[in-house]
Amino acid sequence: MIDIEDLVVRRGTTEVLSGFSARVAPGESVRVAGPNGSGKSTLLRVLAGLTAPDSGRVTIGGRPPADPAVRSVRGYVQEPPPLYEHLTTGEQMEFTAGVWGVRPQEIRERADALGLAERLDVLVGDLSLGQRKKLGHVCATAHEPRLILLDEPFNGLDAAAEDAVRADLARWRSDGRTLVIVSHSDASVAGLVDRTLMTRARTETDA
Ligand SMILES: Nc1ncnc2c1ncn2[C@@H]1O[C@H](COP(=O)(O)OP(=O)(O)OP(=O)(O)O)[C@@H](O)[C@H]1O
Repeated sequence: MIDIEDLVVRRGTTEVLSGFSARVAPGESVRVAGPNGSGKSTLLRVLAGLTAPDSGRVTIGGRPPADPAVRSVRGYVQEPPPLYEHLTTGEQMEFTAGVWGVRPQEIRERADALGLAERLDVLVGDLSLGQRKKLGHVCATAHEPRLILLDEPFNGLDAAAEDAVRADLARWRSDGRTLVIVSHSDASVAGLVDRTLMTRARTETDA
């Protein structure tokens, strides 16, 4: 599903990823771990088609990540979640449902499971950080894509919401979806991943 060969990404004068290579098979679930600043989120942005590699080869199902054909098969649970501040929570769900061609009710049901039922009329800009995280999670995965990229999916969630997100991940995994999960916490993803890909801290000798 995912092929990464000798990926190099520079940010300013820093080489954040220096020759990162990995393969993820269809239906595999992998954790991405590594020190702060070692390029985990950057790697997800490359897979999401939002950051272009400086060199190397990255494909998803044989296509470049930015290929429009990849969009419908990929979901990206971003940190922080990209949401429309000036919409209400319910309107944000309806907007997302329209984009992906799913019924708003399907998004609302998943949001209810995360404890957002009481927040439908509240502006997204007035949600707490944890509530925004929950809304971002359901909106980014509304189309139940074959490949789901998640950046710290449990950060800032209460225990009940963490359980609900874990249940989503377990369901997607048993459905044979491919998961790439950036997570600092080994315990949070226990039983949900097949293996861990490590990003590497840069040292002075890399400079
Ligand atoms: N747009 C940008 N401009 C300049 N530097 C950037 C940019 N985005 C990321 N970086 C730098 O790239 C490096 C890697 O960042 P990234 O967020 O990918 O790391 P990470 O492994 O996800 O970190 P963390 O564990 O802290 O979330 C950091 O040093 C960061 O400051």
